[in-house]
Amino acid sequence: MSALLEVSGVSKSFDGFKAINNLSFAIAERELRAIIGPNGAGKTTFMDIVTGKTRPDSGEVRWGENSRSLLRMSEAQIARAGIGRKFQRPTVFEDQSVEANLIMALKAPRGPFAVLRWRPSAGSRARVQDLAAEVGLAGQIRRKAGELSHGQKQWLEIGMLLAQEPRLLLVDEPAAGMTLAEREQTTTLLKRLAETRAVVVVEHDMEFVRRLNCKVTVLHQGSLLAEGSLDHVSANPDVIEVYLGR
Ligand SMILES: Nc1ncnc2c1ncn2[C@@H]1O[C@H](COP(=O)(O)OP(=O)(O)OP(=O)(O)O)[C@@H](O)[C@H]1O
Repeated sequence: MSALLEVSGVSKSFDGFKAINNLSFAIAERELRAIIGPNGAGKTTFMDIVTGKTRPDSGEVRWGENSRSLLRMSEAQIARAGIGRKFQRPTVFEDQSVEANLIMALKAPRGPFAVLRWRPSAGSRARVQDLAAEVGLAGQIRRKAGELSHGQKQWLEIGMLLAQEPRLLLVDEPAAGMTLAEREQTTTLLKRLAETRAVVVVEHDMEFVRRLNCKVTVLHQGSLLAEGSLDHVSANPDVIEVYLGR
């Protein structure tokens, strides 16, 4: 199977410090992947490079069936090409309802006049209902986002990203700050989402990663240290030394 995202030989230094060091790996279509690694391993920098926020010094990042280089695209072009990113902290519009947040996130006409004239249609309201249901918020649609629990806000933001129909969703530390029940619901959600798109989850919480039950990539000092099932990488002496055993 050809890769959806292919990172080859990517390096990035900040003031001479190699945050990413000759990193290569690939994500397949509709794959669920966890990325783990100690603090400073380069996980955030990797996501910054894929989304166009940071430009690497060398290497290549290719996307889709035409192996298009993401390095020649702006952040907005990359987002439009189908890569959505969920940051660690939820950034929803707290004063607005769940429904209004989702309506704002829908793919709407983008020209300045088209945006001014655009009103949510019956079709887009139905789509909003579907999105709310998909992230477990069907019963909360009229509530203000600010009244939701931390976990519900995270799901709302995932719903807002889904409105853009991404082919790859990058999710940064979703478990942080969630209750156990919310973490369990989030693993179920991410697994389901990965049935129809690729989902890459950066996470420190090993119980959460175990429940994802997917291939794991371990980063260390900006390079790939190990890859495979969680049991496989957990048994790797290098991984135990730099990460799990500490
Ligand atoms: N803009 C920057 N300027 C200077 N150094 C940076 C910059 N961004 C990242 N770094 C450094 O690059 C290294 C990798 O950082 P990165 O944030 O990618 O790691 P991480 O794996 O996401 O860590 P954490 O688990 O703590 O979030 C760190 O040593 C960090 O200090």
